[in-house]
Amino acid sequence: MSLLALDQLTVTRGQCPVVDSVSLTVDPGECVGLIGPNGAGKTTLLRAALGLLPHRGRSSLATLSARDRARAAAWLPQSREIAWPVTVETLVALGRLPHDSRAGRVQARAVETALDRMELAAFRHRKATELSGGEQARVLIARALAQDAPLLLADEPVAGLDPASQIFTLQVFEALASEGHAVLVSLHDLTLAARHCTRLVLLDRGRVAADGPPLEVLTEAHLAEVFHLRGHMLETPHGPLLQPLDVLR
Ligand SMILES: Nc1ncnc2c1ncn2[C@@H]1O[C@H](COP(=O)(O)OP(=O)(O)OP(=O)(O)O)[C@@H](O)[C@H]1O
Repeated sequence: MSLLALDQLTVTRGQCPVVDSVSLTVDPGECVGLIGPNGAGKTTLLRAALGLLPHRGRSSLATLSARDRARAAAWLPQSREIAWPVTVETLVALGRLPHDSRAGRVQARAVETALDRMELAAFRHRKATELSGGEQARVLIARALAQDAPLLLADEPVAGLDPASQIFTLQVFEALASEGHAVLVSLHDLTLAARHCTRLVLLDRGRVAADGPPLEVLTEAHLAEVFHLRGHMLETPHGPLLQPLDVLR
């Protein structure tokens, strides 16, 4: 059964649809990359899918109560503000809030798994507000992982991370998918998207321009039409690699 189903999802800003009749499903085992140029509607789509924005059409998550939705999907927004000077361990444990607090051992195990997965054990007693921006990003990913929801929606989670941390984060998402969870993640790095996602959804001015296996979506025609970019996807022994060449005006 799909973990997310969008049917004709539409969000209008002023007179203008910025997400326009988007229909798609995300199934267990999928790591779906949501790609598109700045302003294509990626953030708006993710927030409307969660029911955080007024919309027309239907999202299977938007109709759930807040508690049920938090059990069905973890949300990693683009903004990464950490307001309180709590320890990393305490912050990650907040991911367990939607779950039954009486199940203490299950709660603790989920927090440990999330800390281990994001390689944060050494940081556990540090104040989250005193970490670097990239370290804070990893802590917030760990909090979302501790939620242990079947679906993770993540909005540009690797922005501001160093190259190794970007790859590491996407490997964690791939592993989640291979364990039967699903991930819908917006990304700007098309090489990372091609390498680590099982499927890409390309948004262009709010509409789905392509949806399929990465190399079928990242064609030269789509790079030109949607990203205004001349470039090639090269197939290397290490996987696909985007070679951007020029901006098309
Ligand atoms: N609060 C708002 N009021 C009016 N227009 C908005 C608002 N938020 C977003 N928009 C517009 O909606 C469109 C889609 O924005 P959105 O943030 O979803 O794009 P995006 O694909 O996530 O972009 P980026 O890659 O730059 O983060 C843009 O044209 C943006 O200007």
